[in-house]
Amino acid sequence: MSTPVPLIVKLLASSVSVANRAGKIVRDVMSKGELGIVEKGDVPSDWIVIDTDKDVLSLECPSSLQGVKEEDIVVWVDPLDGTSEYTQGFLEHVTVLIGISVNEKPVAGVIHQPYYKTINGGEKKMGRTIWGLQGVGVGGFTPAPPPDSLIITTTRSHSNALAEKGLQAMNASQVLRVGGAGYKVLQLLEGIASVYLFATSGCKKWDTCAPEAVLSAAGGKLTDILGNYYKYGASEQRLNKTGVLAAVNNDLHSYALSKIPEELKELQSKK
Ligand SMILES: Nc1ncnc2c1ncn2[C@@H]1O[C@H](COP(=O)(O)O)[C@@H](OP(=O)(O)O)[C@H]1O
Ligand SMILES: [Mg+2]
Repeated sequence: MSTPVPLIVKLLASSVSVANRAGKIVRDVMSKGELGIVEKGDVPSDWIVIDTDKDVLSLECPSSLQGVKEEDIVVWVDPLDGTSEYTQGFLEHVTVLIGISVNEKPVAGVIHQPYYKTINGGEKKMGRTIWGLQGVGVGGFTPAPPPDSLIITTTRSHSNALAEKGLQAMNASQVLRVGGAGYKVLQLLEGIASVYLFATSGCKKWDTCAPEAVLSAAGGKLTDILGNYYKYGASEQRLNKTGVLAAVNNDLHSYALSKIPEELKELQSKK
C-alpha cells in the first residue's frame, strides 16, 4: 500500500493545474475580446479542474508540513494580477496567483504567467508555472542571482507621493515600473531587480500570499515597509496597509529596510 500524499503537497499540485487552466482561460477571454459573466451553477465543464501536477505531487513534504490539517489552511487566490496592465496590453506582467498559508504563514504558492512564450524546436508554447514550497525550494524556472547594482521594481499604475518618497530614498541605479505583485517577485527571482518596494497601502493579501510563499521558498523575504511579516489567516483584513518590501535574500532586504526613512515608517505605522 502506498503512503498517502500529505495535504499541502496535494494542494500545491492541484494549484499548479488550476493555475495552468486559469491561464488558458485568461488567454481565451483575451483572444475573444469579451469578458463574460458566468452565473453560479453555469460554469463551463472545462473550467472544472480535477487533475494534479504529477511532478509536484511527487515532492517530498518537509516534516514541518506533514501534519497540517485542513482547518489550519487558508488559500488566497488572485485570478488576474496586473489587471491594469492586462487591460493596457502589457501581457507579460499578468499572472495567476495561488498562495497557500498555514497558521497565517505563506508556505506554498504558484505564480503562473499565461503570456510567457517559449520556443522549443520551432514550436511555440504559451505560459509557464512557477511554484514554491517551504523547505523544498522552487520549480518551473531557473532562479538567478541579484544584479550587481541596486535595481528597484515597483508599481506602474498605483503610485502616489508616499510610494515615490520611498523610491527616492533608495537612491537606486534603476527603477523598473511594472504591473502586478507576482511579476515583480519574478523579476527578483530571475535577477532582473534587487528589491521590490511599494511604500504605501493598496496591495491585498491575495496579491502577496503566493509571491511571498515562492520568494521565501527560494530564500527571499517579503514584509511591510516596517520589516514586519503580514499574516494570512482568514480573519485578517484584506488590505496590506503598510506597504511591501521584498528582496531575494535577507541581506538585501535589511539593506533596503535601513534606507527607508523613519518618517515614512512612522507615517505608515500610524495608519
Ligand atoms: N491604489 C491601489 N488601488 C487598488 N489596488 C491597488 C492599489 N495599489 C496596489 N493595488 C493592488 O496591488 C496589486 C499590485 O499593484 P501594482 O501592479 O500596481 O504593483 C494590484 O493587483 P491587481 O493588478 O490584481 O489589481 C492591486 O490589487
Ligand atoms: Mg493583484
